[in-house]
Amino acid sequence: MISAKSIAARIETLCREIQAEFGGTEKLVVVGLLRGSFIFIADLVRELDLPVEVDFLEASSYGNSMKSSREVRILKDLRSGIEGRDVLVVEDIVDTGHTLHHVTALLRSRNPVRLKSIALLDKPTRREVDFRADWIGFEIPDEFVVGYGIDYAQRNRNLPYIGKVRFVDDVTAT
Ligand SMILES: O=P(O)(O)OC[C@H]1O[C@H](OP(=O)(O)OP(=O)(O)O)[C@H](O)[C@@H]1O
Ligand SMILES: Nc1nc2[nH]cnc2c(=O)[nH]1
Repeated sequence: MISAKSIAARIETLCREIQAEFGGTEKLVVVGLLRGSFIFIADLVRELDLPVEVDFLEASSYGNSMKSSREVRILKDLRSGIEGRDVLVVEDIVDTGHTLHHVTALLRSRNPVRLKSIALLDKPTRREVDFRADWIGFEIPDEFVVGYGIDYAQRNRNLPYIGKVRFVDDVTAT
């Protein structure tokens, strides 16, 4: 669906925009939501020409299922406090919106100075709660996708591109 080359080009553009927003910040806290964002955040911070601190939070609402439980559980919290800091939350995909809606509300309650969010992929037609990330890499149709960090039942995270799952006898990404 989206090639590795297109992803890299889009990240360059997004990073120029993020730099324009956060230029002058002492140290931006870039928060990756595990596990799906691990490749995106790695590419993003290497392209960002800003002082950054990297932290991770693990949230889960899907488990191994294809359906959101709508109940977002925090499985691993941040190492550092974010009060008085500039924070960028990095997510792989916004689908129903429950995950980022819940996580940004939680982080906002910790009183950061600025809290922004970025998602590589957005499926706006699937939204169940009103949420929009500040930056979006690509809007995609309602397809179940894998690759570039995103899994189906813990498989296919290591594909360098985004593929849609073809449901035949076996799980195969195209
Ligand atoms: O907008 P939503 O409907 O909430 O869906 C988006 C979330 O779903 C996936 O997480 P998952 O729970 O599968 O965990 P993972 O990141 O560890 O794969 C994905 O990585 C997002 O975090
Ligand atoms: N793997 C995967 N996880 C998701 N979580 C929410 N939407 C998706 C999707 O399209 N693919």
